[in-house]
Amino acid sequence: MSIVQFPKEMKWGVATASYQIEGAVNEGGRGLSIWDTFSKTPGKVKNGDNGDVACGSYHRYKEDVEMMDDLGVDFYRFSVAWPRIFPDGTGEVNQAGLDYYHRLVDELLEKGIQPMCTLYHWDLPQALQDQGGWGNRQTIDAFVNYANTMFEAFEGKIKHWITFNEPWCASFLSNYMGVHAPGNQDLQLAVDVAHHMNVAHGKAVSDFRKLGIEGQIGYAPNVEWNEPYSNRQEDIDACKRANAFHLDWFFDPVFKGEYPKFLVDLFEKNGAQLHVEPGDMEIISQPIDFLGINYYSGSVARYKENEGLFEHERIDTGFQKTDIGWNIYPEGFYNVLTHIHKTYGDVPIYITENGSCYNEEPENGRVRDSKRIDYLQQHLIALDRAMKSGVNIKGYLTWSLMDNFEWAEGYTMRFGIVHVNYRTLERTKKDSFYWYKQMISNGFFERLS
Ligand SMILES: CCOCCOc1ccc(-c2cn(C[C@@H]3NC[C@@H](O)[C@H]3O)nn2)cc1
Repeated sequence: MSIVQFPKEMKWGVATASYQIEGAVNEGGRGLSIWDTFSKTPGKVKNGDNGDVACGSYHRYKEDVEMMDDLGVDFYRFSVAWPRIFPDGTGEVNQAGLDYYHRLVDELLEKGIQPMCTLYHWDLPQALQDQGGWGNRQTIDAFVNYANTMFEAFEGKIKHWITFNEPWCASFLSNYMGVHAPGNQDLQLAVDVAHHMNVAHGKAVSDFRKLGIEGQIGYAPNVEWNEPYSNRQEDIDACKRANAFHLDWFFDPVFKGEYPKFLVDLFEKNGAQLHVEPGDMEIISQPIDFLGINYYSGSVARYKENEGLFEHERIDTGFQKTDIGWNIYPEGFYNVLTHIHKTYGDVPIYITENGSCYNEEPENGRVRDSKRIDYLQQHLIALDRAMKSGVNIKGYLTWSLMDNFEWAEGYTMRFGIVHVNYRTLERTKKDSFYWYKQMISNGFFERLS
């Protein structure tokens, strides 16, 4: 039996997001978001689920913080609902919205838990969407105004800020593939949205520096990792295109000040122009203090002529899968982390999301989610390997503290280490909660395999 031991400086945490857990969508002066609209559009979300109630965390935040205190985490990563702060996206600040997040943050700090605040986790005010949303370059300034309001309101309380969560999901999955809100299917729009989010990120970082806000700021792209099906050049090239779509398109502008030319050309070939204005790339590429990485899965990519934008297909090579159907691929976690380290340098990294979907229900008050424990073990082993290879990992936050609204999957897919009964909102700590608590306390775990 061998153990996996982490450095004593390693930080541990859990992550959630506003629309997925808060509920109380018509309380505290909150305005509508694009996810209120999308989730109530027939056919967009499984079972017609929406975030009206979710986990009830707007009212139950003290109970949630109690659970985190029991867990012994260093960080709680949550997101702020922009429509709670500016119901129409801009204009007069909604003090009740700020007050809610002060209550939450004060509760965390009282327990010695550091807040890690995501400013944009997809719930754009609907009023801004009505003016073109992220396809409208003016939304950049609205975001920066919102970000500066939060920086100043929480100065000294929040010292870890994330500008955008998973910009690939918020741009391409939402505006080219149409799977997430607002549900467009327009490549040009998606390319514009991604660029505007990148510029908004850069401007918020710039103002964070100018305001002299105490703390660190970064962003949290989602990364998947694909390996080529064979060493044929066509498969290697197909795999490169698939990886670049998630990685290079969002990492190169921030770390290199340019977009990957082969993807710019590919988008142009498919009718989408990159609209960069003078100064954009300089603003995007200013240094960040840390990089958040969200990793879940990966696959094997094979060239397939005329198959989609990148002419590739994912091959099922016998991976075990979680209940949402994603491959369990811990080697991909090691591969993507070492790739990022080799390609973009020694930037401090927090794993801001990693977790698995398993849908076990309580039996006699206990949730036996041994497969989630196994997923955690396998990915922490891969993380340990990456750290021993020199990747500068500062912390690991699992997705998620509790089961919650999983976007287009609604409440059918459970990622939490705490089970939520969506009828009663009762929380039940799963076996994985107790495993994670013990691992955090010990700073190591015994490998089961
Ligand atoms: C056209 C094919 O489309 C198939 C669906 O394509 C995707 C891709 C990626 C995801 C996805 C979901 N998550 C988990 C979230 N991360 C942030 C947090 O809010 C979690 O809920 N990460 N990526 C979903 C769907």
